[in-house]
Amino acid sequence: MIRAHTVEQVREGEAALMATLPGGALMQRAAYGLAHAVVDYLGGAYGRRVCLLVGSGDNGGDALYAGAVLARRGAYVEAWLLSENAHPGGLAALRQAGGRTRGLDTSSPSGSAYSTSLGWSSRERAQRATVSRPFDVVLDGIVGIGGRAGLKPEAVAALDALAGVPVVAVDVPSGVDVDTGELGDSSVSADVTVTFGTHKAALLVDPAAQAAGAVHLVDIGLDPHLPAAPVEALQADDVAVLLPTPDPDAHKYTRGVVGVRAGSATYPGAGLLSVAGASCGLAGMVRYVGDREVLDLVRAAHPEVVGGGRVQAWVVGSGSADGARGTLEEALADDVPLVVDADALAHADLARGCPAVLTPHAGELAAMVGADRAEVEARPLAHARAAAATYDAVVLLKGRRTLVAAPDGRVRVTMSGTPWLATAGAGDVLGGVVGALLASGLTPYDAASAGSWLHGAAATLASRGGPVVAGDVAHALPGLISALLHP
Ligand SMILES: NC(=O)C1=CN([C@@H]2O[C@H](COP(=O)(O)OP(=O)(O)OC[C@H]3O[C@@H](n4cnc5c(N)ncnc54)[C@H](OP(=O)(O)O)[C@@H]3O)[C@@H](O)[C@H]2O)[C@@H](O)CC1
Ligand SMILES: Nc1ncnc2c1ncn2[C@@H]1O[C@H](COP(=O)(O)OP(=O)(O)O)[C@@H](O)[C@H]1O
Ligand SMILES: [K+]
Repeated sequence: MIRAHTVEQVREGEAALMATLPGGALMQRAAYGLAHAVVDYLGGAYGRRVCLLVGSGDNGGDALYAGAVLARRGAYVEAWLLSENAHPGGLAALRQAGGRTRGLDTSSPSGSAYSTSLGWSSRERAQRATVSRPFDVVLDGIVGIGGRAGLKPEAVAALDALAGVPVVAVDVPSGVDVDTGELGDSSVSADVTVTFGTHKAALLVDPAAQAAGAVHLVDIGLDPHLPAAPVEALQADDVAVLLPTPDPDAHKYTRGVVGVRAGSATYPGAGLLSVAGASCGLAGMVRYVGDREVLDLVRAAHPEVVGGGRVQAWVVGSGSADGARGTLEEALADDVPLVVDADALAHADLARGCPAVLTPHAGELAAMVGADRAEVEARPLAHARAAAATYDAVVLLKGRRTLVAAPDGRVRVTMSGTPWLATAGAGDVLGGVVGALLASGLTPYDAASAGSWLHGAAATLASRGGPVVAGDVAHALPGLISALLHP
């Protein structure tokens, strides 16, 4: 499991850990981990050119100490100090190791540290102009978990001057909101983020997760001092533990029956694809209830699928068009867990408080809560949590990093998948998989998060780096599940 803790939780854990250690030990652990990650990234240290962007807090301190390690290993290290209050111990260590520092122009006529675009003195500007070789990497030590969203103008100017140089962010990309994963007006876009002790929501949740690039966690001994994490991401071994497997004396009904009420004469494919997802093999039987013509198509494609009867979970709404409300009401009458998808989401209030998984994409969630799609995409974590609380149901908000939010505020992020999965009908397959897991007895939260992980991993397997159609994703599921159960 990848766990993401809040800034407050990290601060409390850090205080408890620091009480057991000599002063400065944690920052040293962080800095060594960071320096080693940078060496890995660059393929060495000797002769490499490293620029540090250093803010006023301990995040800048980490960058300075790591810079000292790199300088001792033969790198040319130059620290651009964006504040007059850079970490004194870190500064001394860098200078002692032979690193250079450049600061803001505090002697400018206006007296303002930020009186020029970057605030450099004319002597420093002249020196910079003579540096013809670009840097190999920039370490973003502007702000860490103490930062507010957005960057100050001098940080923006420094990043502009370094455009095109790969960025390794220290702990988090500066300028993002650490606990919500939202972006400020400006923020760092990193190739790699080296984070300390635990993940933070901004490293898992979009849009900030996109700005973090590849995330590398450095163990600084914080784990035993951390409580349960409010945001987490299932990994393959977590999903394997959740997967329902048949008991030796199982029969199809003990494994659970999933029913699909999706598709219509206008959209028969939605019914077919929902059934394809539900037929992943995790439930004992699949039933289909819908238009005769769709039923015939379903039976032709999936001869094992049967008609109406008792089920342990329903999948409702995809391609249901005008019939969505009636279909949802019929499913609700059975009083079993259900997946509410697509057209049925407009009537999701009928399912309030039921054991349900609502599966909107950003546009559908926006319509449900009366917001703009762009607003949901800018603040997906907040919107998924708010909708889960409002509907008293699990909300699975689809996207690059799908979020599964429980009414109590817990969130799981789906890290599997590929952009090739952004293809018509993929959501129908997902609804079917989640329905099969609900029917097998998983809670809505586990069914939604494990189903979403399987769906993403199946897409990656089917895609092999190229295009997929929704049916390919469904076909890849049984093989993926076998591989998870027998690694
Ligand atoms: N916790 C741990 O386990 C460990 C933590 N460690 C490290 O410590 C880091 C946290 O350090 P920290 O607390 O000193 O805060 P940090 O983020 O450096 O800066 C905050 C200062 O920046 C300023 N500022 C705020 N927003 C800004 C903005 N948008 N743009 C520009 N400036 C902004 C603001 O000052 P102000 O502007 O208000 O004067 C504020 O005081 C953490 O991320 C990790 O790297 C590791 O060393 C060891 C283990
Ligand atoms: N950029 C992306 N990267 C990875 N997965 C994506 C991306 N965009 C969308 N997806 C996934 O693709 C699926 C699309 O589903 P959906 O929007 O419901 O499509 P449809 O309604 O056509 O079935 C969702 O599972 C979503 O999480
Ligand atoms: K940073």
